[in-house]
Amino acid sequence: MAIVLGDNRYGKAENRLVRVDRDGDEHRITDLTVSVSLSGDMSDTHLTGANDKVLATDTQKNTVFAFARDGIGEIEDFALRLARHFVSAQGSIHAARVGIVAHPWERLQVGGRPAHHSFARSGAGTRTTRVTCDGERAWVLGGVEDLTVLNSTGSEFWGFPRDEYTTLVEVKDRILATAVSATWRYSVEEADWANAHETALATLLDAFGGTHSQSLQQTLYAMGQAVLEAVPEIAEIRFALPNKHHFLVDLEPFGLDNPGEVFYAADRPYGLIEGTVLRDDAPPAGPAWS
Ligand SMILES: O=c1[nH]c(=O)c2[nH]c(=O)[nH]c2[nH]1
Repeated sequence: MAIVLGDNRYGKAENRLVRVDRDGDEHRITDLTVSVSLSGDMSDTHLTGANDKVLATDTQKNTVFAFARDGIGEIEDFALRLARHFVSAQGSIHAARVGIVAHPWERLQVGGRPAHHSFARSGAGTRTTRVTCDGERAWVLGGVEDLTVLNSTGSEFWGFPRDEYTTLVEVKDRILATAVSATWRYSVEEADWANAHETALATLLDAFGGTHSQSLQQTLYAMGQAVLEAVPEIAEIRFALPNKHHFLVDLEPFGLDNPGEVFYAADRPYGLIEGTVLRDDAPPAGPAWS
């Protein structure tokens, strides 16, 4: 029996980068968490302690900030620039993965007018990307995280099997709430990323609000189908949807009825609905997808 080194990668995770763009008095904030992960010919550092093939994670961090000096632009483009740089920085690096989470800031209203340089963190989900580059080609993922949405009606859940452990009551009207995590893969290396993201997000929200739902699974499929129909560059979309249960509170002990108005918002446990929707002619997924 021999013991060998398996898959490995390394990098600087969660570099917190903020850039201020100034147009006179008018400022714009880009607030990112950037994670770099490199892989390649890294046997020596694990097996012999020789570090001559290791681009230090500290250097990777510095590179992220240095690249931001010239402007960031769309996060997909920034990730592509960084990934292409890292994969050509050292012969020992064969693949570079750059993941970015964009934290949204909303311009404040001050004195009834949009402020020039005051912002509030906005709670409407975060845009994400992950780019992998092998030196020849790049694979681009987009997505959204923590996009909390709720329908206060238009949701049913019934017709499920009952066994000796089933207590859940069938309902024809319930609250449906979730925090959408969606990751999609583009089939292109170049696109109008801002427009693709905006369209995907708007379409997804439209499908969430517009689907009369028999289950969160059905809503998942409706959202995925709508995004694929709206954005031709997206080949496949993957969702993780926690079912944020809202239970009707029993007010009878207090001599009160509850005609579907007072709910307990439970935070755990929660149903976790996961699924992928794709084109049947989708090109093969790249290395960052699995
Ligand atoms: O939309 C739902 N899907 C389920 O699979 C499920 N299971 C459950 O208890 N409630 C729900 N709701």
